[in-house]
Order: sequence, then C-alpha cells, then structure tokens
Amino acid sequence: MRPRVIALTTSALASFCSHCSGPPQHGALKRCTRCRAIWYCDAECQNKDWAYHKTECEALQRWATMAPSPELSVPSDAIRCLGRVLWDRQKKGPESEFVKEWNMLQSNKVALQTSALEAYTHLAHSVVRYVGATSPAELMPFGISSAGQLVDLISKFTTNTFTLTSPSLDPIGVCVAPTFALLNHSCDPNAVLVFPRCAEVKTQEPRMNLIAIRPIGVDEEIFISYVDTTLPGESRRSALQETYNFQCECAMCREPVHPDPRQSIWCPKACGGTCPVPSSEVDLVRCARCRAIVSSVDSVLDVVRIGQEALDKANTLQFRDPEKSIKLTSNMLPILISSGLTPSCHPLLALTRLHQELLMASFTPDLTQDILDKTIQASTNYSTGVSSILTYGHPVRAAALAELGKLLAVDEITPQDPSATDRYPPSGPKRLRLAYETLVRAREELLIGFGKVNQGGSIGKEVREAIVRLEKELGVWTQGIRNALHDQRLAGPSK
Ligand SMILES: C[S@@+](CC[C@H](N)C(=O)[O-])C[C@H]1O[C@@H](n2cnc3c(N)ncnc32)[C@H](O)[C@@H]1O
Repeated sequence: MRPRVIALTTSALASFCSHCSGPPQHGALKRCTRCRAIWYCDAECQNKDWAYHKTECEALQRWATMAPSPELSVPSDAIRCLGRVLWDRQKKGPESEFVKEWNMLQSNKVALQTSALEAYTHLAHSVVRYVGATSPAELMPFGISSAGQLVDLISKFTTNTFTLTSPSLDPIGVCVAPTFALLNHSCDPNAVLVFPRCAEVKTQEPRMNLIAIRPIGVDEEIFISYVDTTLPGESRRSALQETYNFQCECAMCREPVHPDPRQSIWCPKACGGTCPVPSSEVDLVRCARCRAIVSSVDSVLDVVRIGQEALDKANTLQFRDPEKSIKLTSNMLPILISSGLTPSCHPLLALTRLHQELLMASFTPDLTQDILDKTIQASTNYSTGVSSILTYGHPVRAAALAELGKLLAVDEITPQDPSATDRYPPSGPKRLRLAYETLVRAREELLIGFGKVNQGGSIGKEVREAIVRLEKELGVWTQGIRNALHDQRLAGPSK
C-alpha cells in the first residue's frame, strides 16, 4: 500500500520525485516554479501531488522568506511531513478514516523523558510556524485545541513514522502508514517493511510491502525491526529508548547469542572459532570453540574505541570532505582487521560499509582497476559480515550481495593475469564466473527479501538483467575455449 503521507529528506528533494519518490525517469526532475523546493518526475506526478502541495507551496515560500540563511530555507522532513498530516486532518475532518486511524496510534506522551519533551516542544513551535499559525491555539481547524494535544500529535508522529527508503535501501525520507504502525519491534524480526518499487502504475509508488523473511505461524506475532539490527545490543536498546521510549525485551535482548557476531573477535589460536569482544566488566574471554584465552584484552578494547571514534568522524566528514573521510576509513580498516575483529564486528562492519560507499561515490569515468578492486574487497567484507548477522533472505543481506555481484560484473579496466590463484578479486573468466554465481545467489535472496510477487523489486530486475548479460558473455567465452580445443585437436599433437 502507498503510505498515507510522505516527505523526502531535504538532501533528497532534488534527486527524487516528491510524489512517487522515484529517481528521474526521462531526463532531470522538474522543480515547482513557485516554491522552488519541491521536484517531480513529470506533470502527472505534480498534478497528483497538487492536493497536498497547493497549501504546502505557500507554506514553503513563507518559511523561505523568514529563514535566517539559505541553507535553512527548506524545513526538515519531519516539519514538512507533520504539515501534510495537519492539512490532511483539516481537509478530511474529524470523522474521516485518516483521523480515526491517527487517533488510535500509540502515543508515548505520558512517559516522555525531559530531553524528548524539549525536542518535541521545539518541533511543535516549528510546525505551528510552518502552517502559518502564531500559537497552538490557532490550530483548531486542524482538530488541535491545546499545546498538550500538539505534543501528543508529535509524540504519535515520532513513535509511528517509518523511514522511506529507495529500492536499494538508502534512507530518503519519512512516511506515515497507520496500519503498519501496529507492528511491534524485535531485534530478530520475522518480517521487514520495504519499498521494492515495481508497481505497474508509477503514481501508485512508493508502495510499502510487509514481507515475511521467515515462516510465520498462525497466531504468531509479526515483528519488524525499528532499528539497524547489525548494531550491538547496547546501541540498539539506547536508540529504541530514545526514539520509541521502551526498553527492548525481545528474545534476542533477553538471551543474546554467544558470542554475538556483532561483538566478536577471531580466536587468538586461530582455530577458526570466535570469542566475545572483552568489556570493562568481563575481561576474561575465551574462544567459544577451543576455549583459548584472549590475552590482548586492553589492546582489543582500545582498538574498538579508536574504531568508533574514526567511524563517527568519517561519518561526519562523509559529505563535507569525502577525501578526508576515505583517508580515515582506509587507515582504520587494516588496524581493526589485524586486531582480530571479525567482519561482522562493530565498528568494523559499519566502517567497511562506509568505506565501500565512499569508494563507490568516488567512481569517475577514469576509474582505475585499483579502486575498482578495492571497492570489490570492501563489498566482499561487508557482505560476509552482514551475512553472519542477518537471516537468509533479509533485504539488507540480499542487497549487499547484489551490490557485490554488480561490482564484480563491471568490465575490468586493466585485466590482470587470469591464472593467478592468490589474487582477490580474480581476473578474466574467473571473475566473470564469480560475478555470475554471486548474482544468482543474490537473486534467490532478493526474491525473499523484496517478495517473490515483486520479482525481488527493482534491484531484482537489475540483477536478472545482469545475469542474462553474463550468461551470454560466459557462453561466448565457453564457446571460444571449445573452438580453440577443437582447432588444437584438428592440428594434431604439438611437436
Ligand atoms: C509503532 S508502535 C507499535 C504498535 C503499538 N504497540 C500499538 O499497540 O499501537 C511503537 C510503540 O509500541 C511499543 N513497542 C513496540 N515494540 C515493543 C517491544 N518489543 N517491547 C515493548 N514495547 C514495544 C513501544 O511503546 C513503541 O513506542
């Protein structure tokens, strides 16, 4: 189903359509000539959005004239989304299905911590200003008659909104979908919410799909995850507490797996087993397989701390100074790897992902073989790490494998000796075959994570096309070898 309300993140406004949330289809997106803040793929999407944008357009123009600087001339996605919610309430009235559904959403207003209350109050002031009111008392037309009701609206919004993602799972905005807001959280979910982007009618997009990633029994509760489940338990729990105001007591938080792949290091005796990352409370740790003791406790603790600092800094610099960010990830990754962190261990996994993203963003028409191969190495490590944590068919795991397959399928710029066995990624036909096998595996997982009925969504479609292309290339190559062998046989034994 299409969410009731969507709003793109400010940085995504010029790259995705504000109605169907798709990328530009034929040429560039077209900008609303009045507010100059909202973009559409074509007149069809613009017309469909007009019912909302008509009022929003004026509000955006008013906001821009009051903005203290050009960077702040467009309000945040939360303010714009709440604006659309209020205008919808006003237009549809208190007896409408939308308002009834909204009223039933869970609010955590009574249990709010002071920091959350302050943030909500700040957001409330901005929303009041955005819709052209001067105080909460002027919100009567929207069905809000007191400041308390406004805070309640914002609490419901924060507790029940979803991240709008692109088909390749990049966050591009927020959305409101009251039916899906009934789903509770688990750190080991049996279902996921995705936007596979495969509707036949473009203007029905973005369509939100609830997909089972495991068999779910009759009467069994459906759980999704509200947070990134590749993060360690402590980070997940504090994110849940901060945004959703609850202490997670899901099965995984009650009885964590041991050792947790999110916090594990390789056995110091290299038996192939893993040990938990030591902590300041538990400093005697052993390999789960051979029971060898980890003696380098302090250095592991140090490296995890330094890795986290580097991750935070590289994340901050990602868009402002990508070169500096890439330098940080390039320097830090070998340190974390040589200290024995497994590919799924935090912060190595997150740094690997960021490194891969930064390398991909640096691709230019004069891409070098070295950068391409380094990106494939990072993508391989990320896919390996994610696969140790997430269940088979999880869309994040499927998308990581698809990305690796696509990178392996990129034409080599300066092919290396194809017979070298110690080289990764391999070169020549071996690389082509590895790309093919990776994409076939990715397709199987995409069909689960983005739904078989959706053919794995738009990444599934891309992967299918890449598989067909590689089948042809591999076929040509196999035929070439067959012909060469045939010619050799005809020529008789060499002298
Ligand atoms: C999007 S709502 C989920 C549906 C909600 N439980 C209802 O009945 O409408 C999110 C809120 O549900 C509660 N919740 C969701 N998952 C939970 C969990 N695993 N443990 C405790 N509370 C949870 C929290 O209060 C959270 O802020």
